[in-house]
Amino acid sequence: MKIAVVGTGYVGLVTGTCFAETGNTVTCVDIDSTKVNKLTNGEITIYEPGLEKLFLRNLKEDRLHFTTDLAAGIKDASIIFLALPTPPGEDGSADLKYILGVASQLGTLLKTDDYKVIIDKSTVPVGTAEKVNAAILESAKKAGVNLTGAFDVVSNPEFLREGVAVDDFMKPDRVVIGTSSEKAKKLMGDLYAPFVRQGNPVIFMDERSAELTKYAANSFLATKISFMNEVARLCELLGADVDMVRRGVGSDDRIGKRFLFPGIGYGGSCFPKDVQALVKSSNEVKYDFKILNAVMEVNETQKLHLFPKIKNYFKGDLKGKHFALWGLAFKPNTDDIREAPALYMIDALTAEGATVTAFDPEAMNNVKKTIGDKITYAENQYAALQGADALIIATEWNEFRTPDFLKIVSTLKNKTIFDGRNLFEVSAIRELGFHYESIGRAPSIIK
Ligand SMILES: NC(=O)c1ccc[n+]([C@@H]2O[C@H](COP(=O)([O-])OP(=O)(O)OC[C@H]3O[C@@H](n4cnc5c(N)ncnc54)[C@H](O)[C@@H]3O)[C@@H](O)[C@H]2O)c1
Ligand SMILES: O=c1ccn([C@@H]2O[C@H](COP(=O)(O)OP(=O)(O)O[C@H]3O[C@H](CO)[C@@H](O)[C@H](O)[C@H]3O)[C@@H](O)[C@H]2O)c(=O)[nH]1
Repeated sequence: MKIAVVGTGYVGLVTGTCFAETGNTVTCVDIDSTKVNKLTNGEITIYEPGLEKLFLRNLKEDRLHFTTDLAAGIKDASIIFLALPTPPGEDGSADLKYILGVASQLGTLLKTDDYKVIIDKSTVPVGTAEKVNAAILESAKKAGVNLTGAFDVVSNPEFLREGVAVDDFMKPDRVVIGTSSEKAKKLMGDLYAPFVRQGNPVIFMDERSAELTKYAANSFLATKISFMNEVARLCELLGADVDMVRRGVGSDDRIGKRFLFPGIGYGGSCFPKDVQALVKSSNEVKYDFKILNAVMEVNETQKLHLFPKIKNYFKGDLKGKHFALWGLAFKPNTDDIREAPALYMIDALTAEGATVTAFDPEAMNNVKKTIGDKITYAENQYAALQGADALIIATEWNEFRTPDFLKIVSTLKNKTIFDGRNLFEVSAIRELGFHYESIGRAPSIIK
């Protein structure tokens, strides 16, 4: 099949590459000409394990193309994915200006005798498929063309996680397709056939249900995390160990082991904005989604849960203190720093007069572009420790899990670690003589 993907950011690039990998011819369109030039010349624009190999192979085999020209990009395609940003607007609801802007452009480009399926791949509020449909018809009408029947708009939300995006896309737990058109249903079923394994279904439904499925899934996962973060806080107050509680609770199949890890809050480009957008959508229909308001409130405070512990340890005065920070990305295996808890930690520390030297295996360039010399950057995790009064861990990169503790001891000024991701066994690290504080684990509380 010939496919166009409009928006070549995270989701667009993974979507385009994976569809090319299954033998389709894909043209990715983006307004960012620097990005398009880089991609055309074989330079990948995001760090995502496993993606570069597929990207280069499909580029070389001429199945994957990039352009800034929307008209040229969609010309031969029977399927057009919209993988455009849906950032929070001023009031927190999803801003549809990118999606509806491109929809209006499509209205002037589609032809009455060349049926195409337009797919909302972006995370969009309930009713967006109808709005996209209306925007296309409206702009065509202005140009004197009646496009009724010449296209269908389908909701096909994306569930990939950054860091494991290729696997998530190639072997999805499920594919959700929202459409009331039989023609579109057939095309979408064929398109996804190579990706679904036995037992991992393509679930067809109406457009509105598909749109809500995406928000409900993200919000449920965020709820799990905020719930466990509250359990962790309670563990600290009651002298229990959240690692034990997590294992005990997660062994129940009805609950499941995954997404129960407490930490310094959820971040990234999806959970914070999507939970907020669902609350806004609920408010618009006068529904007060109480649980989600609490989920957001817990997450806001959790991002700085380590901070009072750090301040207490230094007797309330952080002025002139210097900290090593391991991890800047919002989670491991990505260079994405959108809503990264580490950035909130940096703000809190520097506001109190402390200085920070950070190391992250992939995300330092993105942080440099955002906050520049507000902090200093180290060449490796051990260099970051030089002259620091304590080490703070904000992201659970694998290389931080089994560090050379002797090197840490010989480089840090004090044997003090504040761990926002519970990387180390409490008893083992205390045996090494560290003052160690983490999230919700009793031995760090009961002295
Ligand atoms: N990042 C994820 O892990 C993830 C996972 C699932 C769903 N989503 C959803 O997918 C959507 C896209 O997310 P993303 O992270 O890929 O965004 P992104 O910001 O990484 O990429 C968006 C791209 O769209 C381009 N763009 C903007 N306006 C354009 C236009 N008029 N024409 C062509 N290109 C244009 C931008 O230049 C950018 O390259 C969002 O709705 C997001 O919520 C993201
Ligand atoms: O037990 C856990 C699991 C995750 N997190 C945090 O939650 C955030 C999000 O993690 P994750 O879901 O792995 O990353 P994303 O790439 O943001 O993926 C989420 O958001 C995407 C965009 O909508 C969806 O497609 C995915 O299904 C959904 O998992 C990160 O800050 C994690 O540190 C925790 O604190 N504890």
